[in-house]
Amino acid sequence: MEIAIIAHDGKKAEMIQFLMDFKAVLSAKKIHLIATGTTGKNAEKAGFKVRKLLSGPYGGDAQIAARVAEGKTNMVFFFRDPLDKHPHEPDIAMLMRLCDVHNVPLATNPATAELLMKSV
Ligand SMILES: O=C(CO)COP(=O)(O)O
Repeated sequence: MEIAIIAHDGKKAEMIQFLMDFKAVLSAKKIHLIATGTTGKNAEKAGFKVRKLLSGPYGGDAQIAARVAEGKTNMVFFFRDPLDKHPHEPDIAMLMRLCDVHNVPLATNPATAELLMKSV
């Protein structure tokens, strides 16, 4: 199963904490992580194996959106920062839209991500 992880700068620490909390589940269930560039770098530093795509503002969200549309990514954890502005807002909206188009589970905060992980 492929899960995409993406976190805006103000939410990266929460993403790493979330991954730590579910480390055992991630390895037991053979989950392949993919990530936008900087989120992926942070996850690697914390000891997780992750395939890094481009950084979000440079097309990383769009790359993940394409994988969702192609049926390659099965779940998306996208910890968005609702208190910040993002130059690539159209890409963010596209990713969320394609999750809905293809009925792919999308968690935009740790509380929802936790519920999804418990169902994996
Ligand atoms: O901008 C992002 C999501 O919209 C995240 O990108 P990075 O992981 O490269 O910071």
